[in-house]
Amino acid sequence: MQVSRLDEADRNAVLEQLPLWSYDADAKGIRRTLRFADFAEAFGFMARVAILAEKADHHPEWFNVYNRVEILLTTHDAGGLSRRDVDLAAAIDAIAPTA
Ligand SMILES: C[C@H](O)[C@H](O)[C@H]1CNC2=NC(N)=NC(=O)C2=N1
Repeated sequence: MQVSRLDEADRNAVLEQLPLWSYDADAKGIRRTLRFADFAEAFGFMARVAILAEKADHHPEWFNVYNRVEILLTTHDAGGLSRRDVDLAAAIDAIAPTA
């Protein structure tokens, strides 16, 4: 699916709706770090995100150590942040435990 990169104005507008995510200019994407009670909780969350990602055909770059999950969302096909990242971020927020 063709998807375009958000320009700076759209990106700033979108980030206001995603206060738990921050823009990483070097990675050209948005990041969020989550902490859980333990590894089982963290990995269970990752499994739920994996199902969302497969359905959306849009996949996170992520890193897990024990109870910590670091997520980077960027759109490789667009060379930066796109609406697909924003949609996946919102879907992740919706299933994440409240901070
Ligand atoms: C062919 C397939 O649809 C594409 O490669 C999808 C898969 N998942 C993807 N995930 C991410 N994060 N960016 C993409 O550009 C992307 N493209």
